Amino acid sequence: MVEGPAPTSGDGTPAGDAAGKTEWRARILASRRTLDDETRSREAHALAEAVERLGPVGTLATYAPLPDEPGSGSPASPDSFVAAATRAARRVLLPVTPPAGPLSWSVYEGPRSVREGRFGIVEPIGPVLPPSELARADVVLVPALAVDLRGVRLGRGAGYYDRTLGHARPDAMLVAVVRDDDVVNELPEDPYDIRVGWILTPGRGPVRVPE
Ligand SMILES: Nc1nc2c(c(=O)[nH]1)N(C=O)[C@@H](CNc1ccc(C(=O)N[C@@H](CCC(=O)O)C(=O)O)cc1)CN2
Ligand SMILES: Nc1ncnc2c1ncn2[C@@H]1O[C@H](COP(=O)(O)OP(=O)(O)OP(=O)(O)O)[C@@H](O)[C@H]1O
Repeated sequence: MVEGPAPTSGDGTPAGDAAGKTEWRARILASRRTLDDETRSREAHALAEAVERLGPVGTLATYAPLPDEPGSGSPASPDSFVAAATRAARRVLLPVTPPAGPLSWSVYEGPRSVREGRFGIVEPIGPVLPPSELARADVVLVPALAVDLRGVRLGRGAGYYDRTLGHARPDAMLVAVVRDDDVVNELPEDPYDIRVGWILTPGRGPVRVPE
């Protein structure tokens, strides 16, 4: 488990940075940079298998992993994270990243029907669907730098998913996807943070967050 920064009193914490989210991000990103290719690819493989086992479901919203995110690998590869999602669900949604605000969505139709969108993230070239499309998802795979045992997740700090997850159905399975090392005891939590109910790691597969 990655050690967090020393706890603070919580007094005078700047808005959007409850008790040092910035330090947490730097720590996790530094630890991910030390990973060798073999570990990265073994973990991506384990995650893809776990994603496939989440099915069968109707609609699954996932993300196309960036190089420093768990599950990264060529999206064209049949054992990639996104390809695994297509084996778990009849319909796969990928986010389309706007300049700000909640994420839009688009249906993934295969590795030939994608382009690089904002931040170099792979997104489908088909019609862009509004943020409310997330209400059709049975399962939502959410990228995270870390997640704690209560389901509080730490993202990259742009607030996209905090503004997005409110569109999910209350009964949808919200799953933070992280490395086993990125599951920590307690992260700082802001009032607008939306907790996930599940944590998916390469080592443990999907684990329900304790109530
Ligand atoms: N794979 C993936 N897709 C995703 C997300 C994500 O975290 N991972 N998002 C989750 O919200 C949304 C996009 N948000 C993002 C926010 C910041 C950065 C990023 O790379 N930030 C850089 C600084 C970038 C810059 O300004 O150029 C950084 O963190 O170092 C990437 C995606 C939607 N799609
Ligand atoms: N529902 C919301 N409405 C308006 N602003 C929000 C909302 N949620 C988050 N924000 C803003 O987004 C910024 C980033 O939030 P936070 O640090 O929690 O991001 P994150 O969860 O790490 O990132 P992400 O959600 O993109 O993965 C905060 O400064 C906050 O002001």
